[in-house]
Amino acid sequence: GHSTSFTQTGIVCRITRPATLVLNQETTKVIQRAFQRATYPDIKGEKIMFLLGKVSYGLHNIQISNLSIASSQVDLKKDKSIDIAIQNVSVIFKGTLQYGYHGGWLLRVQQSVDFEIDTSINLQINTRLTCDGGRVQADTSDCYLSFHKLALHLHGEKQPGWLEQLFTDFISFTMKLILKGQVCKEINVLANIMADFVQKKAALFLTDGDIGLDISLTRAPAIKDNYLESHHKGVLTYKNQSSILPDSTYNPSLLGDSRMLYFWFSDKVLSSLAKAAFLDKRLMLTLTGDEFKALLQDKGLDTNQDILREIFQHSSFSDSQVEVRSLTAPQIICQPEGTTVKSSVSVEIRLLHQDRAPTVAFSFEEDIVTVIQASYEDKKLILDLSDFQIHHKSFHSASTLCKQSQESIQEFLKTLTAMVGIPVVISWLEPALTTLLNSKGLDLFDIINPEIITNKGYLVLQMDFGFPQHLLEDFLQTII
Ligand SMILES: CCCCCCCC/C=C\CCCCCCCC(=O)O[C@H]1CC[C@@]2(C)C(=CC[C@H]3[C@@H]4CC[C@H]([C@H](C)CCCC(C)C)[C@@]4(C)CC[C@@H]32)C1
Ligand SMILES: CCc1cc(Oc2ccnc(N(Cc3cccc(OC(F)(F)C(F)F)c3)C[C@@H](O)C(F)(F)F)n2)ccc1Cl
Repeated sequence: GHSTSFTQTGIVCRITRPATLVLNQETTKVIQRAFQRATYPDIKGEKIMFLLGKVSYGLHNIQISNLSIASSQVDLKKDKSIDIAIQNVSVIFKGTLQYGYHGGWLLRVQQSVDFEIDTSINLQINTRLTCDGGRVQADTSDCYLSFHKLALHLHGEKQPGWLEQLFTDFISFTMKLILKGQVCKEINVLANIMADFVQKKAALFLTDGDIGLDISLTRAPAIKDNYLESHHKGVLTYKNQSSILPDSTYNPSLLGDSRMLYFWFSDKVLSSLAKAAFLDKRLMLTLTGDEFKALLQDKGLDTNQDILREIFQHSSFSDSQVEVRSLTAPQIICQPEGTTVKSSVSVEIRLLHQDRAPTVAFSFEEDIVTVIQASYEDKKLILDLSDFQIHHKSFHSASTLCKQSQESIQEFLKTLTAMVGIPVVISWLEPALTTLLNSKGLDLFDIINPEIITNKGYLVLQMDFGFPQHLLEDFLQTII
């Protein structure tokens, strides 16, 4: 049936509560960075003090000299925000305090002394995730600091009592305002750099050459009690042309919340990727005659049998080539049994000659349906064939195969396809896809017990993960 959303969703990413516990360990590093990046402007002022007359003071060159964070929690608030609570951020600020007062008879005192301000702060950041132009935006304006310590220490001799009073009454108030303003601003900046960084990395992940997936959001990320999830178009872009959006069949009950991370892919997205691979001439494979011969021997087929000798026109294998290619874009349909791939394939046997261009000795076409079960282990994609059907379509021979009947040739070709053709395509595709995914850095992630589950019309990747240190290092580099 028609989905309720305005724009169709091709891909959904769900991040569950268990994942936020892993990420929590890293939020403290981001908060620490926010404190370090914040700038602390001078605090200047003057007050009329009892008996002292007009007093002027200024805190200059305020810098962080020490920063530690005790603990933090991340909590998901349904239909609202990701609440991050951080306890006991203890920060020591250093700087120079200049103060002076104009005594009664032109007595001017001007002092300059180094100070330390020792603080202990709790932070509460309630991050709302919004969608702005198809990208995740983090709104952390709901940002509170509470101080349970703010003490001034002056270097050198005992400080004058009135200064202590001035600090307690006034300067500390200004200090709190500045800290809240500056630190919360930096947190918002960092949050949005992070969201942007993930969006960019994700787009790179799902692009290869002219083939890409448009992963813009179709709505704001949804935050529920046990998970947050983002909905993406999943539209194919090929040579910068976007294709149309397939009808979406997603609903939240299709995914669980026991694993840390879920990716839901409509099989229309997978079909469009197959179509792009076909248009990009990637779905072809050429074997040398010797490789082909070795494969036949591997499967225990007699390489001297008449039919082969006639097909190869009695020339030796090493002077030949076998080319396998897809005639149309393969159609991908996900079922509970596995991923069904429907394709029409042509196999061409070419003879190479010293003095002239290769000639096609033999060719045949077949409609092949395969059912594949995919898994990902030891950072490798594994494709297992669980069922197949071969419909012979036609064959063409350059020379007449006098001793063979049509049926015996058809039977031979079916056996050849089943025992050699399909396995060689799969054993070519596995490392090719693994290399592609690892070239995007998938192998850098610490993915734990990933599962690839297919069901009616969609494919789900579900997994746990160890925090991707490399991702955080990468990110923290971008925010020197
Ligand atoms: C079978 C063929 C299928 C087709 C091809 C498939 C290709 C893909 C295959 C597998 C995909 C695996 C990808 C790698 C998984 C790695 C695990 C992994 O590490 O995933 C985590 C990456 C970081 C993140 C995105 C995440 C969780 C939460 C996110 C955070 C929520 C709020 C954060 C905001 C910026 C607000 C910050 C607040 C501030 C700190 C005060 C936000 C969005 C930052 C990013 C994280 C999951
Ligand atoms: C590469 C994973 C992926 C990202 C997609 O697009 C986006 C775009 C923006 N944010 C997200 N989030 C999900 C997510 C989870 C895990 C990793 C990840 O990206 C990455 F970190 F691995 C990067 F390096 F590629 C992205 C985050 C989004 O769900 C949220 F949380 F912001 F709402 N996904 C779409 C499909 C796939 Cl397979």
